[in-house]
Amino acid sequence: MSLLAVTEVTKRFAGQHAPAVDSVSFTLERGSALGLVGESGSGKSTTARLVAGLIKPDAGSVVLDGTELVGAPRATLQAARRELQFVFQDPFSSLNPRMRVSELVGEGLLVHGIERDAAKRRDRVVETLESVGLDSSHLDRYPRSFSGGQRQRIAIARAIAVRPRVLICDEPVSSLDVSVQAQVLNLLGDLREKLDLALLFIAHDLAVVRYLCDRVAVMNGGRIVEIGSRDQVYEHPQDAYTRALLDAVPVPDPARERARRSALAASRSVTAPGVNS
Ligand SMILES: Nc1ncnc2c1ncn2[C@@H]1O[C@H](COP(=O)(O)OP(=O)(O)OP(=O)(O)O)[C@@H](O)[C@H]1O
Repeated sequence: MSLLAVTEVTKRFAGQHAPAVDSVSFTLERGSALGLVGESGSGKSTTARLVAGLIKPDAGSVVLDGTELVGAPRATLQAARRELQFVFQDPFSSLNPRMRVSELVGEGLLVHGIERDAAKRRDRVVETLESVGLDSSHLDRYPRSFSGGQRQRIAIARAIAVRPRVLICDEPVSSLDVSVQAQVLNLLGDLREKLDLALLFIAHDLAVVRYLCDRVAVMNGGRIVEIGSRDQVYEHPQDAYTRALLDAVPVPDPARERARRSALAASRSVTAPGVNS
């Protein structure tokens, strides 16, 4: 049984003429990493929010370790929230500026009743900070005194402190300086291995996904148009949209760039209705 099974999930926001997410299906195995790629507006973040239970789908099913989450009672959702943690794109807005690092990282331990004893909770927070390359000297500081890369480490510590099984990362390095992106990616790769974490990893940058993920799903117009192993998708893309997306590395040649844009535009209008998982 897969750790996470998402089946035919659909979400249409009020006023939208087409669903933001349309019959999306995929599975995530324990300790594996699935990359979700696609252009802006293709439905990646909405899919992540649906999986995490932050918004309700209009239809479909999200099963975590055998438990259906769609329409589940509050207590079930609360337990699932511990298992499905989120790291957002912008560590400047995702961390409450009025909370110290000790509170930011320890909050989940308290909320989920994992460690009520203050001294033990502090020990666990320090241990978690060390696992992301920070230490106890950072405990009493506020987010404003950290760089973007360090803030993202705090956000990751906050997410992994409760020992989730799935970490949903929505563009976790795209707001960071290029010089620190690789460090944060390496950290996520190391944590995945050490903690047997499954990653649902959203990124515009195909190179980033190729580096970190063993499977890749390509989204276009709210649908998954192709899903498969990293090598299969990158080396032998089956879908025209995937091929156009893979061709979208910056190229200096204007004629090639025009050809790429028209291939992308053409493939957008022939989105395949089927989904493979
Ligand atoms: N809360 C919302 N209310 C209305 N429409 C929304 C909402 N959230 C997303 N959308 C719309 O749903 C579609 C998919 O958006 P989504 O953010 O999931 O795409 P994305 O692939 O993650 O894009 P990006 O890479 O720019 O974040 C877009 O048309 C977006 O405008």
